[in-house]
Amino acid sequence: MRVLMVGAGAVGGYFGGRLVEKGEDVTFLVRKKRQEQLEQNGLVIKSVNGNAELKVKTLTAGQPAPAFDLIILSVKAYHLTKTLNDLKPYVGENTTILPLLNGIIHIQQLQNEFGAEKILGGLCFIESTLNDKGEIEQYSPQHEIVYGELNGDVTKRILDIQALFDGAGFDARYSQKIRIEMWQKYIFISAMSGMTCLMNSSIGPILSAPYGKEMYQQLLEEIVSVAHHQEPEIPTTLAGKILHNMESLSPSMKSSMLRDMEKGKPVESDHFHGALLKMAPGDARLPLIKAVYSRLSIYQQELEKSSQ
Ligand SMILES: NC(=O)C1=CN([C@@H]2O[C@H](COP(=O)(O)OP(=O)(O)OC[C@H]3O[C@@H](n4cnc5c(N)ncnc54)[C@H](OP(=O)(O)O)[C@@H]3O)[C@@H](O)[C@H]2O)C=CC1
Ligand SMILES: CC(C)(CO)C(=O)C(=O)O
Repeated sequence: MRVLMVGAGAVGGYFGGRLVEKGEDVTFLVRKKRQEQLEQNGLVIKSVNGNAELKVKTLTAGQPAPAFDLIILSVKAYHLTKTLNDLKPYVGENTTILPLLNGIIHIQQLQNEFGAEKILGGLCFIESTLNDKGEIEQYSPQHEIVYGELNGDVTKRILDIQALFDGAGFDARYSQKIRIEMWQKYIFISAMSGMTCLMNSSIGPILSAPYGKEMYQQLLEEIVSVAHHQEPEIPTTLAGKILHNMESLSPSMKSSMLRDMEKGKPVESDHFHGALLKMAPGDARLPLIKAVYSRLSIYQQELEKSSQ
């Protein structure tokens, strides 16, 4: 199967790199600077699951190549619209597109752009980032991709992707409830990125701070109420379960959004918290989602001013 990994960052570089290690036919669609870095240094993974230095195939937008069988999307949401234009030449009649972005609203955007039949649901769990040398650093051992047809069918292409991921050195599974699992991940990450960015801290100190756990629970409850409004299968009791799971994670765990803030990079606040506020029922108050969104909007404005 010919695979195009779009983006060679923390997520795409990691999972794409593991597929290359397995010997799969993977090309990375990257921008010029990243292409030069990959040509000079290779794709470097520094990971609790094992390091790697790999020679990889790259393409930049506009370079000719036949359509790919599978395109895996791993760009940040704020780059998605531009990326979709770059992608068009590589999408053929039989191409399948698997997005690994956090959030939910990109699914509709992808379906509108390429046709609903081409789009799978997908998500990933990994705590990774790109360092200033362009190396991928992975901090905690979890590395999992979950994917599936949005209608729940187990089709031939799902089984082909299962074979592709099998033995690649990370966990992968298909889900017949991928839309619900995407919502669950969206709830988890909106709360975690919201709290870690608002408090400028990893999760341990937040959960043990005065009122920290209480605020975390309240934010989760607001997010779950919006999710339930959109997707009634999301149980209203989910907030407590997610908070309970948070307590079993490493206290040093940070969201990728906080790591991006620490590096002075843009954040996906419109895609996460802004989207939740737009999807909420008109009479919902949601003070904590609004606090998070305001904090992140101020950060974004400061970033834009400092780059002028
Ligand atoms: N990092 C993590 O721990 C996790 C992240 N996620 C989600 O995964 C998604 C990707 O995040 P992450 O990998 O961290 O992001 P990164 O910023 O590390 O990587 C994204 C990459 O996309 C590249 N890119 C942007 N536009 C284009 C384009 N037009 N063509 C080719 N490449 C492009 C960027 O390249 P350039 O170098 O040129 O800017 C960048 O290297 C996000 O939605 C995030 O929320 C999900 C789970 C965990
Ligand atoms: C919390 C984590 C690391 C889990 O995959 C994540 O999705 C993110 O920080 O973007």
